[in-house]
Amino acid sequence: MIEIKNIKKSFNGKEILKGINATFEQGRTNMIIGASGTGKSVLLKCIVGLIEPDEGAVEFNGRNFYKSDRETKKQIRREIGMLFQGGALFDSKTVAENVRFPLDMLTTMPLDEKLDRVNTCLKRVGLDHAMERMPSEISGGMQKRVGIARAIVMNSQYLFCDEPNSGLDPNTSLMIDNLIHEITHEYNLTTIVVSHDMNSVMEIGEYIMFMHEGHKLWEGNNDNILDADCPELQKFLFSNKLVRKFKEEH
Ligand SMILES: Nc1ncnc2c1ncn2[C@@H]1O[C@H](COP(=O)(O)OP(=O)(O)OP(=O)(O)O)[C@@H](O)[C@H]1O
Repeated sequence: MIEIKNIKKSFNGKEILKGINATFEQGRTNMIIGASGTGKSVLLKCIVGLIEPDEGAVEFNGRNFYKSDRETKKQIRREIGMLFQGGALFDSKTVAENVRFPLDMLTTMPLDEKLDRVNTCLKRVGLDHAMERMPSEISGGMQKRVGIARAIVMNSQYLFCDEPNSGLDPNTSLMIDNLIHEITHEYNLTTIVVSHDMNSVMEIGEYIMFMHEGHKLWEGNNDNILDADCPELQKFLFSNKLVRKFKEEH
């Protein structure tokens, strides 16, 4: 579980995050949604420790990250898996080497154990046949799957995904969403997905937090979001034609 308490962050005197509180439960696909420029990525960076908030706390199963000593911070970082927007694979490394990278950097695991873990994770995302391929030789969806395998290779407890569907067609997006969702449940991860994609939100959003201009305006799930009593959220949702149609039909 991750709890964030009163997170505030300003850049050059402009307040971007205005005191955000939320609880992201374990074994659940948690989503942060909202319009462009509303602070979703900054919040995610504050949670993963890439940007230090001006105020507030981020607690990983009760461990306050920014108040922790170096060792505890290092330990928490090891428990974090991150799927970056563009996949962020190393072009000069094979698929297997990309997935192995965190093990090489952060552990002293014997080579055969590393290879074993790489194999297990690639198998889990359905890419054990592509171990020796280069990122440029595989599709965007496959690259995202490699990113997911790399994000879980350290036996991560926390999985963060920044716009996992960017640049993917609807079918591939759905496959990536379902994979993230299944892995979250299978490994009992605390997963946080930042997304614009209403299909994803409706498909996998077990907890949804809606941000608007640096505030959390609403929280709920994919069962109750369409009936949310929040005008800004309604406006955000119903700018999407498919959502409008869905609402009309139900
Ligand atoms: N390092 C930074 N320095 C200054 N301003 C920043 C920095 N990072 C983000 N911002 C500003 O913070 C605001 C929120 O940005 P953020 O990237 O969090 O939005 P977002 O909700 O993730 O948008 P999008 O959906 O388009 O990615 C923007 O106005 C952005 O310019």
